[in-house]
Amino acid sequence: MEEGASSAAAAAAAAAPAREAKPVNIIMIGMAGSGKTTLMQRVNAYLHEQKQAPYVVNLDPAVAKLPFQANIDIRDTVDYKQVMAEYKLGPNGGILTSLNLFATKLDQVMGIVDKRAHEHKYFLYDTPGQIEIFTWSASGTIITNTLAASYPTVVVYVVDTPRTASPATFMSNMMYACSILYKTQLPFLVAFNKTDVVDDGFAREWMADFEAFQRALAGDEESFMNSLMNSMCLVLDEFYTKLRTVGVSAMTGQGMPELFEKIDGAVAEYYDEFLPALERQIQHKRDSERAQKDDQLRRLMNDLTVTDGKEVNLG
Ligand SMILES: Nc1nc2c(ncn2[C@@H]2O[C@H](COP(=O)(O)OP(=O)(O)OP(=O)(O)O)[C@@H](O)[C@H]2O)c(=O)[nH]1
Repeated sequence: MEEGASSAAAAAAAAAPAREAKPVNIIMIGMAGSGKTTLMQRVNAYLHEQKQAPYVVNLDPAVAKLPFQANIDIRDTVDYKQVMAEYKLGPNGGILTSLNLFATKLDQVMGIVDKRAHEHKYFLYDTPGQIEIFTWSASGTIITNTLAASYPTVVVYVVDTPRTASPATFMSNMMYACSILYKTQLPFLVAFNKTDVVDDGFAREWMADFEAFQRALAGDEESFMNSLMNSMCLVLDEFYTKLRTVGVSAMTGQGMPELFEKIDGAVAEYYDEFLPALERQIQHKRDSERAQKDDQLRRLMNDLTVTDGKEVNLG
């Protein structure tokens, strides 16, 4: 029995494509102005230099001008301004509806991704600056879940380092990062961007030592916000211990090799933790559906009283 199971597992492992053969999806998420698009451009250029041209997907319907050539561009499928006019929506409603319309064509996108999967090691996805539209919408969830079900997928959360140098904005940004991590459950990496302007050393220190963060807070005047943050930093301490971070500059290209080292670590987490958990979830769903069907069948059989093998009493 055991031998049979292990040979079946070995056969399954042999049939599954090797980890290295599968491309990696990198989804850039971040607050407006954090530098997602510039970082996409930098990563794109870096990968070209490494002779690993990525496949680039733009999921921001409202971006006016892209500094790189996108292989798939949401703007080719939906006209954001027309959507706003047609459905009488404001800018955010327009982006959300455009994303919803795009999600209805996701099977076609996945068809293209599958076709290109053997040609590119990395697939890069730029998302709208209105972060909540992507992270908390049904269409954003459908897109990330669909990508993650097929290929290793990593979320890169881009932070505007100079704008998070005050304890209050740092804490807000980290709480947002934490909520996205727990929402998507995907391997996650925080990229402290714009390190050409402000080094991310302060952030690393605050994450490693909450007393250092509390000392920084103590410099600010006493307020309800400060005491709230004092308690919150203890909560986030657990989140920081598991968090991958890297300092980068999309402007100068500083930190690109380190970014990809961390992405490799996140991909390993995808295979070692995310995928087995996903498979367990799928198995659990199948088991409970089967149990439900068996239960319904048992009830039906109980209701059908068969007498002497011929007559069926439905009463
Ligand atoms: N100094 C510096 N500026 C940067 C860096 N990355 C981006 N910027 C600047 O930050 C601004 C915003 O960059 P974008 O790439 O448009 O940011 P975004 O997150 O895509 O913005 P949205 O599309 O509005 O969400 C631009 O003026 C960029 O030139 C960086 O590493 N260093």
